[in-house]
Amino acid sequence: METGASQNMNEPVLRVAGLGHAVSGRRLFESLDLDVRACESVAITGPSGSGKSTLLSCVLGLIRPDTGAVEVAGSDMTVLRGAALARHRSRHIGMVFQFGELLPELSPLDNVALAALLAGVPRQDAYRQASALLAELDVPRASSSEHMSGGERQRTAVARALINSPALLLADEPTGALDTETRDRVADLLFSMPARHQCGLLVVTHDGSIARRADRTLALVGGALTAANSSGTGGAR
Ligand SMILES: Nc1ncnc2c1ncn2[C@@H]1O[C@H](COP(=O)(O)OP(=O)(O)OP(=O)(O)O)[C@@H](O)[C@H]1O
Repeated sequence: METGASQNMNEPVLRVAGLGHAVSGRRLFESLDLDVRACESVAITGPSGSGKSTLLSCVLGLIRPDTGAVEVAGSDMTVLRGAALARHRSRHIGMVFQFGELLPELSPLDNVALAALLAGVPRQDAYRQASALLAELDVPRASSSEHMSGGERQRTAVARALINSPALLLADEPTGALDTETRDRVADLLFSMPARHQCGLLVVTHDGSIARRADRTLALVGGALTAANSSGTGGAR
């Protein structure tokens, strides 16, 4: 599998520069900067409504910010349009949501392979890669995803997010719906991914025990990111 992040390990896989954005007349971001490198994990915490999910939407290119640049794997998501934007997103970004958000009528294998098929991977390769990832992430075989446990769903969602070897893995409250034991297992897995798959990981979470696992923890307060832990490397870069 080609690894998107391996092209130049010194360049950030995500570079947000001078981001400014207002929603309903309220300024959410003011000259916000953030770099995430390959093999690095960054957690973002912050009060409810501070704009964490909106920031992820800007990174995904789903929201076009008022000002600033959002480079993912070298291309500015604020400049790309239409099919080119969708292609860049599907090739270079994997996303894990709070509840897994799988298609329940499909098997875990189909859910994961589908993401590769949609990115244009030939069927046999898509299923071979999906099967290998699900085995790596210890997801049991099942004919549908409907009755899987929360942890199994999230591990499947992580596999789906990784299937196209993204440069950048995003997760929005990935353990928010899990009990403590399952949360810890999913978090162990998620935070092992940057080293195992040479991607950058950006996690939004309210859970301090999850945030502390990241190489750097940043707080989004008043429209800017600041280092939120003593082991942080001093800000968003
Ligand atoms: N499409 C929209 N229209 C109007 N307001 C919006 C829209 N999207 C987000 N907002 C507002 O922007 C602010 C930031 O929302 P966002 O979901 O990014 O916050 P958050 O930090 O992720 O919050 P939480 O931790 O509660 O999930 C909130 O006040 C929200 O109501």
